[in-house]
Amino acid sequence: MSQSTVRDFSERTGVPLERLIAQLRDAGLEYDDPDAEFAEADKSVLLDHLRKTHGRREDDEEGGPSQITLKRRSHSQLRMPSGGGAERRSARGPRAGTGGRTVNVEVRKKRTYVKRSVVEAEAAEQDAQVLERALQQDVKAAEAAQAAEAERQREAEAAAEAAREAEAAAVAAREEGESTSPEADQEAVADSEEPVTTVADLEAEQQKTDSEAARKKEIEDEKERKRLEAEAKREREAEERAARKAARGKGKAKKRADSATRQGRRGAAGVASSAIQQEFEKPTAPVVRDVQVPETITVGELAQRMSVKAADLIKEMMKQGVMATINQAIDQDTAVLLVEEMGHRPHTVREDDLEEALLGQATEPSGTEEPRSPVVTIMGHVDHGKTTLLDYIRRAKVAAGEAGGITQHIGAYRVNTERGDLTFLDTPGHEAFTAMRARGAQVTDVVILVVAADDGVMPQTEEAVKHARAAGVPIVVAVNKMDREDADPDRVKNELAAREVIPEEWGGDTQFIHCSALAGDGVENLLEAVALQAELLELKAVRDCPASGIVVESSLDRGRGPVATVLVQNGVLHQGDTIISGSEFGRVRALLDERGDRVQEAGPSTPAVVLGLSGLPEAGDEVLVVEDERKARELADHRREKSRDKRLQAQKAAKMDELFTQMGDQEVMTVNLVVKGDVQGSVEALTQSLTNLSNEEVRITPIATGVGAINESDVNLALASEALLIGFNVRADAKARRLAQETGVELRYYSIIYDAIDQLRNAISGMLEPETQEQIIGTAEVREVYRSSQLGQIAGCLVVDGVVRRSNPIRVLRENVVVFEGDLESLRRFKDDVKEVQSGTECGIGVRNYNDVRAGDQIECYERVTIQRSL
Ligand SMILES: Nc1nc2c(ncn2[C@@H]2O[C@H](COP(=O)(O)OP(=O)(O)OP(=O)(O)O)[C@@H](O)[C@H]2O)c(=O)[nH]1
Repeated sequence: MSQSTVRDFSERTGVPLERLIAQLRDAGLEYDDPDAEFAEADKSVLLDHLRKTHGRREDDEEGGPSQITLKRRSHSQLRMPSGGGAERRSARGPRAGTGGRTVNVEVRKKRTYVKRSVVEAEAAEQDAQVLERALQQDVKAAEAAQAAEAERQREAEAAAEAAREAEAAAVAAREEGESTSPEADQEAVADSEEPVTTVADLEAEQQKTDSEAARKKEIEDEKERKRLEAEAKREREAEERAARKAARGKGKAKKRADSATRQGRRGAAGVASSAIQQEFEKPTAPVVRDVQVPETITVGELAQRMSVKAADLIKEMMKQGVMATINQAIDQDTAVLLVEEMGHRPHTVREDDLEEALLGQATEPSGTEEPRSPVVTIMGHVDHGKTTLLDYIRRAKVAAGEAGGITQHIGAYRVNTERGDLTFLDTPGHEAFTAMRARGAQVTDVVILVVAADDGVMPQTEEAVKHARAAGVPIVVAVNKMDREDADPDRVKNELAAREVIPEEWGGDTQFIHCSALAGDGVENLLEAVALQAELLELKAVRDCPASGIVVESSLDRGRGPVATVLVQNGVLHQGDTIISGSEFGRVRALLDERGDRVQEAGPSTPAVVLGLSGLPEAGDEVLVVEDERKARELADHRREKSRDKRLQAQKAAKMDELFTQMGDQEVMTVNLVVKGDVQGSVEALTQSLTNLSNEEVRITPIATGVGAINESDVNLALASEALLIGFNVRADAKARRLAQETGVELRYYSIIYDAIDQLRNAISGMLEPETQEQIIGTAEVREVYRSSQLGQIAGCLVVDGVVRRSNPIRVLRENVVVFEGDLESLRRFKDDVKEVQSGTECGIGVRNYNDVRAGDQIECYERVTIQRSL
């Protein structure tokens, strides 16, 4: 038997070192140093000790039962609906005995309680048993080794004896003389070979020892398996104890115990998994993770990043009052809160950083800055002369070609003046274009605020001031229509000054230029003022960098595909460049200037029409030239996904919002819309304006919007959602027209935005509940009160105001407080019943069911009128 230390023995048997040393101590052996040699004799001593204690413990256990099993039964009844209509009825309200079916339910529970001392002792017992077995084997092996050694010695002695005898015989033979034959020699040799045979025996002996070792290994493997089984059993019992304590035999705890039992039952097959379980150490401190939180993230993705179950995260969200599903996208703020709440460290990631990483190039321009020309937006109220002014400036007929004389979409034009180039964004005046105008102001350096001198400050003028202020853009006021007789520039100044747009001559910082867009008077001064204002701003752009800009407008052209008007802000955009805009990308197939002429490049502050994008970007989207088309595609995909997430998030929010509103008010009516238009901006503006008509009673919901002619699928969509189909500057194709006629879908065409708004407003007004108002038609003062046996109480009155009619309801007022409300019984004038009595006339009034009219009271006669409300 090989020499081993106490530690080796502990590792080999799997019995914890401390327990082994304790057992040794109990057996009267002192082994404080675990690396001391574990003598064979001591093993025998320990084995004897364990045998004794084992017997004693068994004796102890005989004292009483080690476990008790309790069984419990409970009975209950379940009432089931019988099905069909009866099922629905009974589901609404419990109605005893209405055709339901009763099911008896019996629940049987069985619990086994194990004596605590037994459980605890069992663990020590297990170890003792393992030790006992190991020691037995060691002692046996040591005995076997001793026996083998003795045998070997005996055989070696016998062989030596035989050799000695053979030697003696040979010597005797040689002494006997020549009669020695070769056979005898051989025999002698053969005899002398006997020790060789002994070596072979030794080899066999060696083989025997080897097989013994293999057997021993087998035994050890078996021992290891049993040890693991014992561990699993111990663990299972510990879990069962915990389960009993914590969950009182219910739910999850039971499941865990069950699964532990299963594991235990798995036996040999379960050994590996049990071993894995054993090796797992429960972390002593919570694991705090660094979690990257992008601008939007789905619940599932966030849970994954925190390494928690999605269900747990959803639970946490519910606690915070946020209801969400696993695929729902949540915003960054909510995600950060949740990450913190769950004990991790959130790190917000800017979308730009992600994009830069995806693109492999900076999205912000960097390089030497050069002066650039200003971008000017003309703003103002409807019909104050914006288009006429721009028209005059670029000497082209923009106003004439437009339906209704209103500019319908943002156009961008570059104008050469004596004071250098100016880029004009032509923003429309109607309030419908608020959103676009807000965007216009974002890319704008200077705002020309057109105010008609004969009309003064109007709602859209005020709005324009707000937008310019919000964007931090300086204003130059064009006091227009100065050629008109009723022009009153001072009124404009006063009204604007009241809105904190103070003229320079009054000590402010805003230039007011008098002009007439129609005649062209003062326009030069206006341009000069704009150029001056721009100079003060010291506008700069980087030229030597990948081009970037903003989409001003986009539309779908039948022949040319998606067309986008882009205002270049930095760098130089070339034909052939690969660009990305929003979730669209592509190669610039052609670049056109504002006159429709092809150009090769467009530098900072230059508007250009771009052909070649994969789809329609939205007005206000950024455009960026990228070096690698593959990366552009990847980024476009990423953005599409993000915008989908955002849309879903918005939809979810809207749905919830709608749900709550509907819960609060069942009377809400919904008008669904499908809006198609010629350009993206108009569709957006029209949809927004129409949606803004919603109120508490009528909700306007755009189901779908898009650019292009109305097709069959639009009609189908409108049909399915009972929507009104609106075509703005577009018409339905033949198939769609036929389908709309067949299905009765309401199809309306508009080319002027406010026509669409007015019509819808009227339609909604029709949907509003009419309002009932009361109007007082006459008042009579009670002078004296008489009693008549025939008519009861009669009040002698003078009609002081209006007219008192017999058929109308009345109120009796005493010191201006209503004391009675009802009808007239009689209205008399000189004993004649009359229908009405005019002001200034005396009359006798009998009030039905009221006998307490007093002198000095007032009788008020009124009528109820129903008024149709409008928006
Ligand atoms: N007398 C006079 N009329 C003008 C002047 N400027 C514009 N108008 C007239 O005012 C009307 C409206 O002018 P537009 O240029 O279409 O006004 P707008 O602000 O562009 O209007 P929207 O496109 O609807 O926002 C037109 O009939 C013009 O002829 C001006 O200086 N003097």
